[in-house]
Amino acid sequence: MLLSNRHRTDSTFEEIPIIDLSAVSSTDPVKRRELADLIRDACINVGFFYINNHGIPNDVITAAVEAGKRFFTLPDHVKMDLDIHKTDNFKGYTALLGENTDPNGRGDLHEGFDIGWDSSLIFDTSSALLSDDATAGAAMTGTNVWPPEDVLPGFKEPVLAYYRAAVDLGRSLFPLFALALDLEEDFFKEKITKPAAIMRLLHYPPQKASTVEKDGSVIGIGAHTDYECFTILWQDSVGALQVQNTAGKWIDAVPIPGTLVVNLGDQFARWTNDVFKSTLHRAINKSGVERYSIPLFFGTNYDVLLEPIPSCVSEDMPAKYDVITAGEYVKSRLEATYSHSAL
Ligand SMILES: O=C(O)CCC(=O)C(=O)O
Ligand SMILES: [Fe+2]
Repeated sequence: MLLSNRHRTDSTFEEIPIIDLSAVSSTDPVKRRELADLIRDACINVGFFYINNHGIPNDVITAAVEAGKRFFTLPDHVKMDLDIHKTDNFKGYTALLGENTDPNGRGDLHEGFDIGWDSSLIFDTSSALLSDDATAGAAMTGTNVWPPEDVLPGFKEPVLAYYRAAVDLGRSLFPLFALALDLEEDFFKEKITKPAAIMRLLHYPPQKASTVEKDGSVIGIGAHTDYECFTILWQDSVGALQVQNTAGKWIDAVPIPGTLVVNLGDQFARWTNDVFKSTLHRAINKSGVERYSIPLFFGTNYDVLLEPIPSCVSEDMPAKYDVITAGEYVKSRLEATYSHSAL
């Protein structure tokens, strides 16, 4: 029987499950299966879950967040020197309203700073990111841009330390996603040797609830699905993220201390013929204070074909999507998002 038919619940979700990730590195097959089962249910029914005991040390997170906050206080002209439109690989700064994630919106009320896999970085061999051959045919890889060290000292190191930790965490989730799909644990191994992994430092200024009610076309980030396999999101304690359930109701992804949020993106939806949900979400900061978050979008190698997995297609549920490479898919989505503010 199809995976989705075995595990889909009858009613839509009202809350987002919390999954304890303590067993992520366990070699005990029973524990791995149990964890994969929890992940599978969340992927099929919600598309979002919190993870706790994820293994990224608090001080690594805090240092990256503090670095991000300092970045956003830089004068506009310094930030605009790093404008994302000046690079051809989606790296650097996005100003307020520079992005329009929801095509029905008029621009997103956040500013951001994007980094990714940089061939000049020396990653140790335990990391997914090796230093050589990183740019082969991939629009999302290539050199990162950084603010000058004398303008913002001590910025790059903590940001990269969190990046590496989050990439390693993401890499450790793939075998569990494979198990969840009734595949061999190493199904994704060769497909994530040179992953697209863009990380964003995001800053959402507050906006008045009354303004949003009058005109919802400018919010923190417009309703969208993510483009890659999955996203690992750190969010502060302010709260703004909302997730749409299948009844169309927006459910708050309330910040839970010590957790990260994982949500699936379109690469997994395409691969699984929508058995794994790439769920619509948005952020509106009505708190009255500044909000910060850090998503890391984990995709596969550029050339991997997003072909439907056998357990997810049948005569009743034929393949919905044209087969396309993971890289081409993400690139086309990024181009559309940023064309809104092309120079
Ligand atoms: O900031 C958040 O909570 C969500 C960000 C997000 O959805 C994204 O960058 O794709
Ligand atoms: Fe998103």
